[in-house]
Amino acid sequence: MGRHRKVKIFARYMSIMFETCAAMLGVVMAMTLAYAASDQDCINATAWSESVIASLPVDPAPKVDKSIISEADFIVVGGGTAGAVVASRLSEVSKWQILLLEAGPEEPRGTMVPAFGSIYKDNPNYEWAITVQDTPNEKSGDLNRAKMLGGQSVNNGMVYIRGSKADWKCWEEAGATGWTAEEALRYYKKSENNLNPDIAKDARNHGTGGLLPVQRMPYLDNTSKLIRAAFKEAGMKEVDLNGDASEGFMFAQNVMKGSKRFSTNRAYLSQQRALRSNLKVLTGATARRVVIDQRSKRATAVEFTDTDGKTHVVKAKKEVVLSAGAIFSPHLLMLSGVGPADQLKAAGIPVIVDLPGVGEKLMNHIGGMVHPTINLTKTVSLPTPASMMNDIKLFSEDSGPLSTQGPSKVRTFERSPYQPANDKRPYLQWEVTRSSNGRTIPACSGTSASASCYYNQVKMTLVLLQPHKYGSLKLNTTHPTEQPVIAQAVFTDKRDVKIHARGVKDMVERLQGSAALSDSGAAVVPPSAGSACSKEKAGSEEYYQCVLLATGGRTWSHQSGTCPIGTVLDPRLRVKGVPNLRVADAASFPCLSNGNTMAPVIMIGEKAADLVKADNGENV
Ligand SMILES: Cc1cc2nc3c(=O)[nH]c(=O)nc-3n(C[C@H](O)[C@H](O)[C@H](O)COP(=O)(O)OP(=O)(O)OC[C@H]3O[C@@H](n4cnc5c(N)ncnc54)[C@H](O)[C@@H]3O)c2cc1C
Repeated sequence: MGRHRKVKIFARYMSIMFETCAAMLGVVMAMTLAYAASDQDCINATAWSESVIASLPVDPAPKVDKSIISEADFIVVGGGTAGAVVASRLSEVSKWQILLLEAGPEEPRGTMVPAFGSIYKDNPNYEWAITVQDTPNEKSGDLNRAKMLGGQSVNNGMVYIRGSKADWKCWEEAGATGWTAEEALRYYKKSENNLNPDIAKDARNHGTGGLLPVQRMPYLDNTSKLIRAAFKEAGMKEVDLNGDASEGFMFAQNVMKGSKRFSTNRAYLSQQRALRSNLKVLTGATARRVVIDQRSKRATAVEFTDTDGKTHVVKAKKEVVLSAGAIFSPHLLMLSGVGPADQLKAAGIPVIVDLPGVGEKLMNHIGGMVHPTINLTKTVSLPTPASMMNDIKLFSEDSGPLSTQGPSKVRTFERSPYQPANDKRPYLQWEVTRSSNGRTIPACSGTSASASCYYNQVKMTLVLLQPHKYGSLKLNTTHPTEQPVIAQAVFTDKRDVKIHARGVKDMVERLQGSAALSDSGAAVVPPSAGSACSKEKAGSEEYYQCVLLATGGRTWSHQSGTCPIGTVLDPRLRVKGVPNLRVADAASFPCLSNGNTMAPVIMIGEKAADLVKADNGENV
C-alpha cells in the first residue's frame, strides 16, 4: 500500500473516531435533555428525536470538495435514486472523470431512522414543492419531492418491490429492445445485497453481492401480525413478490441494513466519494440546461447555478446523463431545446430536436380517498416517556419500533375480476397505512415529533397499478424556467372507478368477516361519504363507486414515463437525435411499473451505467 493511501486511511480513521466520540457525547446530552423535560406523563419530543438521531452510527464522512471544474468526461445531472447509481458505477472506470451535479444538499443523518420517514417533509431546504393543476377528482395536493443527495430514496417508504415480470412484455412492445424480464433480473441481482437468508436462498431471483442492502424490517409489531392473520384467514398466500410469485401478500423487503435506511446515496456514493478521486459530487448545483450544438446535435456542456446564484458552464467531453427524475429530466430536456416544437417555440427556446413525446404522458398509480379503517385496541399500546427512551436503546441494537414503519410493510398484490383476463399483471395493490385517532406521542406542550411506529388506527388503501388514463407535463411557455405544468389523471376513466369500487367492497367484506380482527377487539369501519351516497345500497359496488367519486382520489408518488424509451429515448437510453445525451431515471419508463418504482429506477441506473460503459469502449 502506498504511503499516500496509508495516510489517507489513517486520517479517515481519526476523523471517524472523533465523530464517533462527538456523537456519543451528543446522545448523552440529548437524552439528558429529553429526560430533564419529561415527567411521568410527557416527554420533550424534540429532544427525544434529537437523541434518536444522535444515536446513529457515524458513516465515513463524504469528501466534500466545492471547487468547480471546467470539464469532465461524463456529467450526471441529479444525484437522486438513479443518479447516485449511475455516477458511482461510471466512476469505477478510473481513467474517466465523473461530475455529479445535485441541486439539493448532502443527505442529513435523520433519514436513516425508518420511523422518521417524513422528518424533512415541507422543509424547503430538502424538498421541491411542485404545484399540480386542478383536474376532476384530483386530491393529491401539491407534490413534495426530495431535493438532496439520494433523492426520493432518502425519504420514501423504503419498500423494495420490483413489479411484475409481465411488465417487460409491455416494454418490449413499446420498443425497449433488450429490456427483457431476464435482463432486468440480471441488474436487480447485480444491485441487491439481500440480508434475509430465507429470501436470499432463492439465488435465481435474489442477489447478495450488490451495493444495495435489502431486508425485511427487523421488528414486527402486533398489528402487523394481526393483519397477516386476517389476510391468511381470507385465503391469501404469504409469498415473495420479488421472487416467482406475482400475487399474494408479503412483509415488504426494504432498502435497509439492520435498523437503518440505506438510500442510494449511502449505498452507492458515500464510500466511493471518499475513495475515488475521479468522482466529483457538487451539491447545491442546479442544472439550468444542457448545451447542445445545433449543427452536430451533440451535448457539449451543462450550465448550472450554485447556491449563490452564480452561473457556471462545465464541458462534457463524452456524455451527459440526465437523472433529475420524472418531473425535472423532461423539463431540462425542453429547456435545452429538445421536446415538442410547438411548446418550445411558444416559449422562445430554439428547437434542436422536435420530440413530441417529451412530457406527453405522465404515468402514475392512483388510489381513492376511500379507506376501510381498522380501529385498534388490544394490539397497540401507546408509548410512555419511559418506553420511548427504551426504544432508542432498542434502535441502537437494530430492533424495536423505531426500526419499522409499522404495518405499512404488509403489501398485497391481487387481480381484479374486472381486469382483462389476458393481462398477467395483478392490477390491485393494498397498502396498510398507519394513522392516528388522537394523540399518539405523549409530548409535552410546545414540542413536536412524529414517528410512524406509534399509531392506533390503520387505514387500508387501494392502489390501482394499471390505470387506464395518464396525466401530462408541459412547459410553462410564459415562464419556461419555472416548474412545468403538471396535470394528473385521477379516476377519469370509468373502468378504473369500477375496478376500485369492487376492490374496496371485497376488502371490506373480508375484514368484516375476519375472526382474527374481531377477536382482537379491532373495529372495522367501512368508508362512507356521509349522506352523499344514501341513495345507493350501503356496501354495494354502486355505493363504493359513489363514495369514490364523492371523495375523490389521488395519484401515488410514482410519477414516471415523461421521457420514455420508444418515443423519446432509444433502447440504450439515448435521446433520439442527440446521441451523447441520455435519460436514466423514472422518466425513462415506457410502461408503468406494476409496483412501487424505486427498485426499477435503481435497476435502470445499473443498466444505464453498463450501456454508457459499453458504448464508450469498456468491457461490461
Ligand atoms: C413520499 C414517497 C414515498 C415513496 N415510497 C416508495 C417506496 O416505498 N418504494 C418505492 O419503490 N418507491 C417509492 N416512492 C417512489 C420512488 O421513491 C421514486 O419513484 C424514485 O425514487 C424516483 O427516482 P428518480 O431517480 O427518478 O428521481 P429522484 O430520486 O427524485 O432523483 C432526482 C434528483 O435530481 C435532483 N434534481 C432535480 N432537478 C435538478 C437539477 N436541475 N439540477 C440538479 N439536480 C436536480 C433532485 O434534487 C433529486 O435528488 C416514493 C416516493 C415518494 C415521494
